[in-house]
Amino acid sequence: MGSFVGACEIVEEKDVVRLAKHSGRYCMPPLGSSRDIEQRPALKSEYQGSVEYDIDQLFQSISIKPSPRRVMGSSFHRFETSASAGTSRRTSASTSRSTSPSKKGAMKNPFPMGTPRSPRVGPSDSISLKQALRDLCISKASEMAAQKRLSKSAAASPRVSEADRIKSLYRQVLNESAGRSGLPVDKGKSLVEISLTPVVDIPSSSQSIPQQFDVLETEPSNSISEPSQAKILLPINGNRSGLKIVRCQMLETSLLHKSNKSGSSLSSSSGDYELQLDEDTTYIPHVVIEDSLVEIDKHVTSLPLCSGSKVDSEELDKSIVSSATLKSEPTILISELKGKLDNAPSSGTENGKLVSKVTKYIPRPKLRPKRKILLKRKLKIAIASTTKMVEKVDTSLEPSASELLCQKCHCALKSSSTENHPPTNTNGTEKCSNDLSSSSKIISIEADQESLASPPLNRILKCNKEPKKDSSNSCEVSDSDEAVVVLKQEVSSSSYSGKGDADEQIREHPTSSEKFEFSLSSKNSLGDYSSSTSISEESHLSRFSCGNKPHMSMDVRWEAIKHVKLQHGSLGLRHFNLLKKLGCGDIGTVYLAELVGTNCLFAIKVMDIEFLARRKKTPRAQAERAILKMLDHPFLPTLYAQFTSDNLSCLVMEYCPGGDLHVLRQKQLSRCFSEPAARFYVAEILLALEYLHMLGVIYRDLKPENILVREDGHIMLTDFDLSLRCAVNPTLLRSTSPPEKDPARMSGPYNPSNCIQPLCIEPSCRVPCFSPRLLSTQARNPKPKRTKRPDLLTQQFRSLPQLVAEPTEARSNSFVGTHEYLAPEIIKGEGHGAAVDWWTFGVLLYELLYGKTPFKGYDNEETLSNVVYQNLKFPDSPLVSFQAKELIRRLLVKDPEGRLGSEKGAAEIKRHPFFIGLNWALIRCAIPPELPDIYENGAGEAASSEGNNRYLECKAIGDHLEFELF
Ligand SMILES: Nc1ncnc2c1ncn2[C@@H]1O[C@H](COP(=O)(O)OP(=O)(O)OP(=O)(O)O)[C@@H](O)[C@H]1O
Repeated sequence: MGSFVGACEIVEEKDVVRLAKHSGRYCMPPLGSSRDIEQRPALKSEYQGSVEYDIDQLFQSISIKPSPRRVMGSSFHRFETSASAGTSRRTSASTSRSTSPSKKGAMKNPFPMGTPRSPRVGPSDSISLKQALRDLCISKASEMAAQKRLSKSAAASPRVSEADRIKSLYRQVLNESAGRSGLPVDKGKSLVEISLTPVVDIPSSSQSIPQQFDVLETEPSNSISEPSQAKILLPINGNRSGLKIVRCQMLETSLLHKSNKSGSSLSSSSGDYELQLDEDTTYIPHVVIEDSLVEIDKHVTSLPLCSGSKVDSEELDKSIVSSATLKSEPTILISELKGKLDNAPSSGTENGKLVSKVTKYIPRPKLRPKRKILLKRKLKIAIASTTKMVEKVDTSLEPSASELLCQKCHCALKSSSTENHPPTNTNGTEKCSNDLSSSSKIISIEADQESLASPPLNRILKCNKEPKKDSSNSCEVSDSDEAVVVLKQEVSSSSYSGKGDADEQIREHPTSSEKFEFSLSSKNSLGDYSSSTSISEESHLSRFSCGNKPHMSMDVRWEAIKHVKLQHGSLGLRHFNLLKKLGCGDIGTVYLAELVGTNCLFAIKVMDIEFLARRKKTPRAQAERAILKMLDHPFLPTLYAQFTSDNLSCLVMEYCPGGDLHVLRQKQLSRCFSEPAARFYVAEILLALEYLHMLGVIYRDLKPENILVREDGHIMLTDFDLSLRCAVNPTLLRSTSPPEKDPARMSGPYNPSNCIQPLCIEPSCRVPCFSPRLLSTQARNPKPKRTKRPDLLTQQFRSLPQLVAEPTEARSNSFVGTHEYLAPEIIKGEGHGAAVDWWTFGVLLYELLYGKTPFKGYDNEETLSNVVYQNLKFPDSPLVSFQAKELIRRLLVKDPEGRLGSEKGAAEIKRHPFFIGLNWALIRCAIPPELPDIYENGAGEAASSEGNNRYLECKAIGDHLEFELF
C-alpha cells in the first residue's frame, strides 16, 4: 500500500493515459503481445529474467479482462465511460497529448497496472524503464495483497474472477442505462463515469477535508454538442485497499446549484439526466454509460481509506449505487459527495479537460441551529438500477444487524443495501471507530425529508479521528471528512417520548408556605410563588408531550435526541458538551450545550434538586418545566427533553443565540428602539402572551431580559418559573355598551347587532366579524376628521360579541415579578390575574421606546411606591407617536379592571391603532428590525470550541446556585 501512496503523488490528472475506444469497446492487444513488448523496450531489455517472467505470469493470470481487484487496487486508474472520441473529455485530453500524443503521456504517467494488457484497453504507449519498474512493483504488491485477501475470504463465498465481475458490472450498468435512456449504449452520451480505484491509505490524523464538492466541467465537444458536464464523485464502498468510486457525470453543472433550492425538478437540458424532486415519485436519473476510457484518477488517491473495510469482489456485480436512494434534497447528496473529494485540484486542467471547481462550504450547522429547510418531497437517486448494484455495501463495517453505532451519539447507521443483499463477508465485528477513521464510505443514501433540514446530522456522519476505545462497533460523529457514512434514519419527529424519555420528576417538596423571596436587583424577579388557582401539572402533561409540538416537529434536533435516547435508553448530561454559561437565574444556570456528535445546540437549564428543595423553590422549577412542556409557539421556547442527572434537573431547550432585548436595546442609538422596531417586538410578545393566556398561563415576569432574540431576529419569551397556571374558561362576551347611533353603521353588513348570535353563519354576519378587515379598511381610507377615530373603532369592536379564551378571572396573591415591572395590584396585594401581563406589557413598550421604565425610583421601595401612586408621564424625547403613548396609557391603568386587555384579552390590544396595518398572521415571516450578531453574542465562539468537554461544578452563592464549568 505504501507504494500506492508514493505512486499517488506522482500521478497528475493531465497525464492520464487515455486509451482509444474501438467499436464501442476498449481494445487492447493481449497481454504480452509483441506489440506490447515493443512498447516497453526498457522493460524488455532490463527485465528479461525472472522479473519479466513474473510480469508475464502476473498478467497472464489475470485472464482476458481487466482484474477489478487490480483496478480497484490502483489509485491511478479510472474507468471512465466516454461518449466518443469527440467528447469534451477527449478534446481536452488531446490537449495534453498535443506535443507527443502517445509517448508523452505514457512516459509521464504510470502505466495502468493491473489492466494494461486487457484486451478491452486500447493500444498502450511505449513505456520507460522507470515506469515499468513502478508498474511491476505496484502490481506485484497489489497482487499479493489481493491474493492474501482472497485467501482469507475464499471460504465465505465462491470465487469468481474479478475480471468477470467487472465485466458483468459494466454490462449491467450499460444495459440498465441503455434501457432507461432508450439510447443504444454505444451512442449514448457519456453521462456516467465509474472509477473503481483504490485509495491511498491516509492516516487518520490527516487533515480533514474541507466540506466542498467539485464540479468538473469539461469543455464542450467539438464534434458532439454536449453540455458541460458535472462530475460528482460518489464514494460507494470501501474495499480492503481503498475506495470504489462511482463518478456521475451530470449534464449541466447548474443542476448542482439548482438543487440547492428546494426546487421540485432538476433536469439537464439534454434530458439525459434528470434529478427530480417529487413527493411520491422516485426519479431515477437516466444514466448512459459508454465504453470507458481508462484514466488515472488523481482525485481518488486523496480519498481516505477505510483500512478495515474489506471488499468482497463478488459483491461488485451487486451494485451499491443502484440501490442507493436518497430521499432528500439533492444538496445533501451533493454535500455528502463532496465531503470526500475535495482533495481534488481546485482548478486547472485535469485530464486535458477544463476543470472548474465549485466549492460549496456547508455552513456550520451549529451556527445555524435553527436552519430548517423542510422539504416535503422525497428524492431518490438511483444510478443504474435499483436491483443491480455497482457495489455492495461492505458489511465489514457493520455489525450483524447491518448497523453502525456512532460512538458518541450512538445513532444507528444502517445500510439499506444490505437488506437486499445479505453480507457475504460476515466479519461484522470490525470496529467502525477505527475503520471509518481512515475510510470513506457511503453505506446508503436514504434520508427522510424531515431530517434534511438540519445540517447537524445531515445524514452525514463522519467518523472522527479519535474514536473512543471502549466502544467497538461504533464510530464517532464529527466534522471530520475522513469518512462519510450516510445515515438511514426513519424519521418520526413526534416520537419524542419513548422508552428513554427522561421524564423524571423533580423531587416533590411541597412548599405551599413559600413567602416573599426577594431578589436584590430591582430588575430581578421576585419569586413568591403561589398557585392559588393553578390546575394540576398532570392535567397539562397528559395533554402535551415534548414530542407533540407541531410547529417544531420537523426540527432535526428531535431526531438527534431521539437517537441518543434510543441508543442509551435515556438522555443525560454526559451526552452534552457544555460549551458556555449563558446565564444564571434564580433557580438554575443556563448553558449552551451541544449534543455530542450532532452539532445540535441547545440551551440547558441546570437546577440542583436539593438546592431547590432547601430554598423552597421546587414548585417554581416544576411550574417552569410543566409550562415548557406545553409550549409550541414560534415565539416561545421549545423544550426538547428533560432529565435528571446526578441530582441535577435539566431542561433541554431551544437555544437563542441573539442575546436578550435588554442588551439589544443598550446597543441602540440613544439606548432605545425606534417606534417600528419597538412595535415589531411588542407585537410578537403580544402574540406570545396571548398564546400563554390561552393555555392558562399568566406570565408575570415580562421584561426585556426575558425576551431573547433568535438567530433570525424574531423573539422568544423565556423564563417561566414565576408564571402562574390557571384554568381558562372560554366565554363569549356580548357587547356591554350599545352600538353607536350611527345610521350608516347600523345598516348593512357592518351592523354589529347581526353578529350577536354566536352560531350565526350568515355571510352578512361574518363580514363585520372579521375585524382586521374592518380595521384595514379604515386604515386604507383615512378620512379628514380622525381624531376620535380610534375611539370610535374601539367602541364599535366593543359592541361585537367576542370569544375570550384568556384567564381574565384568575387570581393570585403571590408577590412575583420584577420591581419596575410589578403591577399595582400585585404590590397592593389585592390579588391579580392576567391583567398583570398587560401592565407589564405597557411598561415594556415604554422602556423600549424611552429607554427606561416609567416608575423607576431611587430604590426598589420608591419604585414600588411610584408604581402605585405616581401618574404616568412621558418624557419629551425621544419623540413618540400619539398612538404609542395612547396604548401605553391604556395599558398602564392602575385599576386592572379598566386596563386594556383585562376584559377581552390580547385581542383588545391587537386592535389598538398603534398596531394598525400590522399583519398579525404573518408577523413571524416579517423582516425583523435587525439580525443578531451571533459571534458577538458568543454562540459562534462557544460553538467553535467544540471538543472541549467541560464539566459542571455546583456552587451555592447566597440564594443562587452556580454551576461552574472547568
Ligand atoms: N433558551 C435560551 N437561549 C439562550 N439563552 C438563554 C436561554 N434561556 C436562558 N438563557 C439565558 O440564561 C439566563 C438565565 O436564564 P434563566 O431562565 O435561568 O433565568 P433568569 O431569567 O435570569 O432568572 P430567573 O429564573 O431567576 O427569573 C437568561 O438571562 C438568558 O440570558
